[in-house]
Amino acid sequence: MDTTTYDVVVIGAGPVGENVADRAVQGGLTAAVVERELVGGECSYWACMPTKALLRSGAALRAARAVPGAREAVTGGLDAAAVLRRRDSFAANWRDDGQVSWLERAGIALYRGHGRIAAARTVEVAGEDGTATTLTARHAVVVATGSGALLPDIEGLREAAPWTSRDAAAASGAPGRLAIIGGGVVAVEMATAFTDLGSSVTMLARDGLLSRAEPFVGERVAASLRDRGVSVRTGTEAGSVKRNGDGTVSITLTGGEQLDADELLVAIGRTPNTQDIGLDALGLTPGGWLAVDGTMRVVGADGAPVGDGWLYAAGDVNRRALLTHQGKYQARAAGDVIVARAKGEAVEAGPWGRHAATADERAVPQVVFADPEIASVGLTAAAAQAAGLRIRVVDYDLAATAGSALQAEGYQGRARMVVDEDRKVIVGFTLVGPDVAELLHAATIAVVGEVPLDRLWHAVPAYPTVSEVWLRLLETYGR
Ligand SMILES: Cc1cc2nc3c(=O)[nH]c(=O)nc-3n(C[C@H](O)[C@H](O)[C@H](O)COP(=O)(O)OP(=O)(O)OC[C@H]3O[C@@H](n4cnc5c(N)ncnc54)[C@H](O)[C@@H]3O)c2cc1C
Ligand SMILES: NC(=O)c1ccc[n+]([C@@H]2O[C@H](COP(=O)([O-])OP(=O)(O)OC[C@H]3O[C@@H](n4cnc5c(N)ncnc54)[C@H](O)[C@@H]3O)[C@@H](O)[C@H]2O)c1
Repeated sequence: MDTTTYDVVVIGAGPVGENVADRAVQGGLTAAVVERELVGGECSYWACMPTKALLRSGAALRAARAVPGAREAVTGGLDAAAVLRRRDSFAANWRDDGQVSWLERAGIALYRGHGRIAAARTVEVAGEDGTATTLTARHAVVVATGSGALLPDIEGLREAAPWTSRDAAAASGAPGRLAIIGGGVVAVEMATAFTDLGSSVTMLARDGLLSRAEPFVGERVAASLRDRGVSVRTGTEAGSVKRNGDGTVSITLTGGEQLDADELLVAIGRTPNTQDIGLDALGLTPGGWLAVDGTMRVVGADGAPVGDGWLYAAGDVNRRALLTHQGKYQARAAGDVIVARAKGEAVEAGPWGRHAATADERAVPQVVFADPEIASVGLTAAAAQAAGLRIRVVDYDLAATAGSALQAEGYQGRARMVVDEDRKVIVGFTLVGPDVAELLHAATIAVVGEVPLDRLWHAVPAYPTVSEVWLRLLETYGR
């Protein structure tokens, strides 16, 4: 058995693990990552990149069809085979050579195999070829093992081997009839993508669509999906599932009704990849999410860092925000704080300090690439109220901006700004409409910067753009 020592050992080389290691190396430390599948993680091969590639062609086609002059030039429908080929290239054909080269250039050592914490600062790597390697960390072990699809306890579901997001993202074709259990982000994006690709889609959304967003978001998306022929069944629950001899799936709803489909996608959330990484010996729960302090150090049930603070967790596995950009933000903070602690430098862990991931609590941006797009940051009105803030909500019809009329015929959309009345700053912002994704970062800067509304009047949106909605919201709020 080999024993090798690094300053930092990271378990999981997804986007988050790669970034922690990179920051550590840039700070002058040595780092190794352990990866059991593909370097690049879920995001690169089965999540963000392939799913957005599946969605983009349909969005581009809709955009062209919404503008006279361009519309007439569209003479056919979506070329599903070409979409899937483009998706394959965005998933790097499920090969990680490019990311492995990046690790080499970044000076990060790679160990392939399953990583497990064997003792304080010690990670054992079980290689697929039966080799075992022990890695010792001088300063920190970072768990960045991400998450996997959660399957609910529905009778017959596991035996029916349904699709999870992985299967949908990597699908070689579109099933004729696709049923989806779930109404969250994955369900909505995949309903959009597979409708574009030609499937007849039924959504079984127990709690409605995108229920954690502002209520008008789910309503707008449901209306749009229904317009495109999707059967959106909210308040509906699957009671049992059966895979039939001919490969089709029968879903019996709790009310007794039976639905048949050619494939079933389950998209009801995630479960952390912590089942078999040696947590029990540390007094932590295998299969549980890892709780962390503000600098991503894993804490036990008593709230104190595990051991003398050598164990960190970043990305999906700590459940702070299950998004690639937010996980990489945590990674930058964690990598930098590990370097600071190793060098005995000051730790800046206060709100908005360089070693704290404060935005996770107050300013998480997210874009749902559905039709229409949804872009949001910070608190919804309901969440702000629940947090005890005295708020005012200002809504504006995006179709009433000059830019939107130019953008597309029949443009429909809405924006909401949630203002903290005591501080006169924006704490939440939501947009729903065609092509609103790129409008989001202005809102993120306003929320993170806590820019006073008085000053925002001086941030003049260019005419004629959809971003004029900023001026309209301020005018509606009043000066
Ligand atoms: C369908 C879908 C679409 C998504 N789209 C977006 C999007 O558009 N934008 C966005 O911001 N987010 C998106 N997300 C979320 C995003 O994929 C995750 O937030 C992100 O991948 C988390 O990164 P991570 O590095 O924490 O974990 P992961 O990407 O899951 O990487 C973890 C890595 O650790 C490895 N690993 C696990 N256990 C071990 C072990 N014991 N030993 C060795 N290696 C191990 C895994 O093989 C994996 O490579 C999407 C998620 C899904 C499911
Ligand atoms: N564009 C993006 O940013 C993007 C895209 C896809 C996924 N993601 C991330 O991936 C994560 C996982 O997405 P997801 O859609 O799987 O989860 P989610 O948490 O977004 O939605 C889960 C949905 O399933 C429902 N649900 C939960 N348990 C259920 C049950 N037993 N039966 C029926 N319905 C049930 C919930 O009410 C909810 O509507 C999310 O946290 C999301 O942030 C992000």
